[in-house]
Amino acid sequence: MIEVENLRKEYSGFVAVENSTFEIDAGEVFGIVGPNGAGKTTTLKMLAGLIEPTAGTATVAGVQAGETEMRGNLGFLPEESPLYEDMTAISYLRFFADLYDVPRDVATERITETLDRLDLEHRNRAIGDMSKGMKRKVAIARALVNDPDVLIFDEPASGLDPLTTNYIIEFTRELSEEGRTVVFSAHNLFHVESICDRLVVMNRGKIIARGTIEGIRERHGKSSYTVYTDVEVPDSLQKNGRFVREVEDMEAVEAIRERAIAAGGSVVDIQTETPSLEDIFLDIAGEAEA
Ligand SMILES: Nc1ncnc2c1ncn2[C@@H]1O[C@H](COP(=O)(O)OP(=O)(O)OP(=O)(O)O)[C@@H](O)[C@H]1O
Repeated sequence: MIEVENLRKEYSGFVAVENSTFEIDAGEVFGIVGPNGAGKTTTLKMLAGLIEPTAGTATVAGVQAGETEMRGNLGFLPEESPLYEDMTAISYLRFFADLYDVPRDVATERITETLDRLDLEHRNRAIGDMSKGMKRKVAIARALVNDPDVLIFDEPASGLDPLTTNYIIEFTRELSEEGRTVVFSAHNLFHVESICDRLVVMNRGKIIARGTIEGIRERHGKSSYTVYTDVEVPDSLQKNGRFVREVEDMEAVEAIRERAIAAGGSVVDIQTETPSLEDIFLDIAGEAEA
């Protein structure tokens, strides 16, 4: 559905995105993850056709990013959405529906349904008087006024309270279950883990890891095992009357078990430690820096 090839963006000679290549399937939830300044927003804006790449291509459903034909089928949620503070949510969304030539009756139904699903209260209140979470919901509804197949969400839940965050993440999941393709950026890996099918990790403009969460875990986040024995085995440390050794795989655990038995003892406990996605992410970024 989305194809990105060798995408590059320079701002006055500063390379913000470099050599970026990935594909996103229809109906997929695809994450772009990375620390501040990694190039996430720049990538998303190129996908949405809002800025031109310096080199490379991005196509959405076979149409070059930025073409009018593609924009009609795309909803973009900017990281910070400037909303018209004096307008009510309803009038603001109607205004955007008009820009997309959505017939009035269709727009009214669509806007009401979306705001119901987002559980937005006080929809006739001026946007300027709304909370941050409510404003974010209005901005999300705006990205949906043209009923697009492709959604590009830049940090959809950034800076929101946990309840609103969960709400928005759940809603994003539902959008994909309806068959829409969702690309979103985040620096909070918890969100990514809970809804992304696949992701790329970016740092300083480059993709430094890619794949499914499980794949990334497998490649970069190996579990470690702490094995406790009641007899000394090679390289073990004595601790509280037991012997402790940390190893990286199950074969090594088995080797310790055999050594313990040969020494007339046994393995008395094994603790498995699985790194969090946050740990893995820090590791990958550290490796890339090195
Ligand atoms: N219009 C611009 N002119 C010059 N440099 C820019 C411009 N926009 C972004 N940059 C720079 O490009 C790099 C990537 O920025 P970008 O906003 O894409 O990162 P990001 O991963 O979205 O970061 P954040 O999480 O902070 O939003 C940063 O170093 C940023 O300062």
